[in-house]
Amino acid sequence: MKIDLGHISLNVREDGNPSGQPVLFSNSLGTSLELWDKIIPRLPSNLRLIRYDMRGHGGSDVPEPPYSMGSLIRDAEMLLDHLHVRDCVFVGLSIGGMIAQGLATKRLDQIRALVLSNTAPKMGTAQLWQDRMDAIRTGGLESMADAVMERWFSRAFRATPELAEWRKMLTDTPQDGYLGACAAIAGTDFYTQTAALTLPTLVIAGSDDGASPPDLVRETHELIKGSRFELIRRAGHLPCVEQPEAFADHVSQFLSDIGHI
Ligand SMILES: O=C(O)CC1=CCC(=O)O1
Repeated sequence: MKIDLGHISLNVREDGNPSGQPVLFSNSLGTSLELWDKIIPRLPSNLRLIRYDMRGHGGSDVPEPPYSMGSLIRDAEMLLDHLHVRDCVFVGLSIGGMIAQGLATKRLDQIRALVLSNTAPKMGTAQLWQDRMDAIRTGGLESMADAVMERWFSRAFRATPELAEWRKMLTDTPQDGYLGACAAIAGTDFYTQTAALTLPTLVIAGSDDGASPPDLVRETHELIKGSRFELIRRAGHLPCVEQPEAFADHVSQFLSDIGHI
């Protein structure tokens, strides 16, 4: 369903119990809300499970790049206000996890707890993102798709037929949307804000992650007082795709421990 927030329309899907405890999912660069397809059916069905396509991705509007991290956070904030959601658990992967950190800093009334998967307060350098944007403007997303798959998935997963689906998800991403999100990551350093967070937080890393390696993700955990850390083995940047059982089990256990289910 497309929801018009005034400044932008976002593609949103809800599963589970509409009056249950809310959980919001935010996707990573070059993916869409289908990123969570294997997780949704593995979570308790009494939850209200809300997922959306980040601007420039999936079925959401594609404003002209560049995007700021502030605009991505505002999209999530306005979506939650539109849906009358407070006290949700925000599950964000990679850039989705940066949005989660930013929204928890800005609107604590909306966020009860965080699940930060394969993310950090700062990812890469401004130069790295500039180089990536330049390469895409020259050769398109197709030209770097194989390199991205190496960061997203373990060697074993890359040998399966399923890889083609995820590669297509990346290359189907609107180029402007991808470039816009790269610019948002390039300009983000939430180190100070994230270090001040005190809400319950589960941090998840993938053992074979080539985009946000386990040591970087562990630093995010060490930054957030009282947070929990889980390393999912035989998984790259998208453990919710490669090891959905383990991912959903960790999230369910966390939700249970904080009394959200
Ligand atoms: O490098 C990648 O493609 C993975 C990635 C970095 C930020 C994000 O959201 O995904």
